[in-house]
Amino acid sequence: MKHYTSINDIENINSWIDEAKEIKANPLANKELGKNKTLGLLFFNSSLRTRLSTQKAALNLGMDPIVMNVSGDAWGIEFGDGTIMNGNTAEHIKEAAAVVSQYCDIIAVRAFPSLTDKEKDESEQILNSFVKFASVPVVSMESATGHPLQGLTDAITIAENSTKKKPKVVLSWAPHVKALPHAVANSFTQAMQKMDVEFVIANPEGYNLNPEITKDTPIIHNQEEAFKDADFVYTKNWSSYENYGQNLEVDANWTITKDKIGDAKFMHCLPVRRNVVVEDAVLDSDSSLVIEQANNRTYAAQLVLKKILEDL
Ligand SMILES: NCCC[C@H](NC(=O)CCC(=O)O)C(=O)O
Ligand SMILES: NC(=O)OP(=O)(O)O
Repeated sequence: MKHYTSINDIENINSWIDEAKEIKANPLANKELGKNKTLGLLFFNSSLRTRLSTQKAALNLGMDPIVMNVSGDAWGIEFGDGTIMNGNTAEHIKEAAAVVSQYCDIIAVRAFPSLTDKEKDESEQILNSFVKFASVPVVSMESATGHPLQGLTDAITIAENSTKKKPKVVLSWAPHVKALPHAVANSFTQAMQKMDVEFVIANPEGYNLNPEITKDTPIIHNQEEAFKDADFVYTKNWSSYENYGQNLEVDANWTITKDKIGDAKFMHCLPVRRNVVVEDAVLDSDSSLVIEQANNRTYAAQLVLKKILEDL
């Protein structure tokens, strides 16, 4: 594999899940594969899990990770083509990506959307510019429209915790104080569409995700109806896609409670706002898989890095 920027880069999710389980059972088995190879992690936004689990994955493979917070610490990067750079940006992505490629064998990038300009966000300017101007493979650590390391993690976690051949999985919108990206929900949706699960999305009117992502996945505007017989309830807030980046008024209460989910397993990518997105009683119960998901981030990242290293 050259780059990992989307769930679409997974050619066979079931074989990837099997391989991730093998890595989890024996994480240091490929300690020689990444020897003398450098992974550069570039963060345009905050992170706890991705920052640490991706470094941990690199270390497990014998790689040397180096990390940079781009926003604030690096020179402001210009992405425009042909721009007269007489403003605040000091260097162009053409040089920046080429220079980082001199130091790194793989570059991982986190770059969230603006949530103000749909067309610009969907162009994935930052991630795609790295793909275009870097001379080494690029991994998304959450971009404007996707979080494929998280989606892969979630697929692994569901496979590990499923007691049925075809479990029912619900992706449910939940409230938040801020306007958040669609990336996690998009990648989770794409991952579930590749798996043998009964998958439905529950969200209020006005919060339908990009139809090019949801395709024929059923979208239900009644949370109670969607949760019926659910085995997994994956929760995430996202801002409106139709009224791009807006937080709309919502009639019903969409916070996840123990009463609502019953015996279903609870999943969330974290960080999560307690008692806004989900009540304490769920997060603090045995039904919550959130810490196991965070653990699996390491093995998902390790699988992706392994596949790239094997093809270097
Ligand atoms: N990487 C996991 C989620 C990242 C981001 N969440 C956030 O920005 C939460 C911020 C807050 O709760 O203030 C998102 O939704 O895409
Ligand atoms: N789930 C996740 O990506 O967490 P971070 O934003 O902390 O990396």
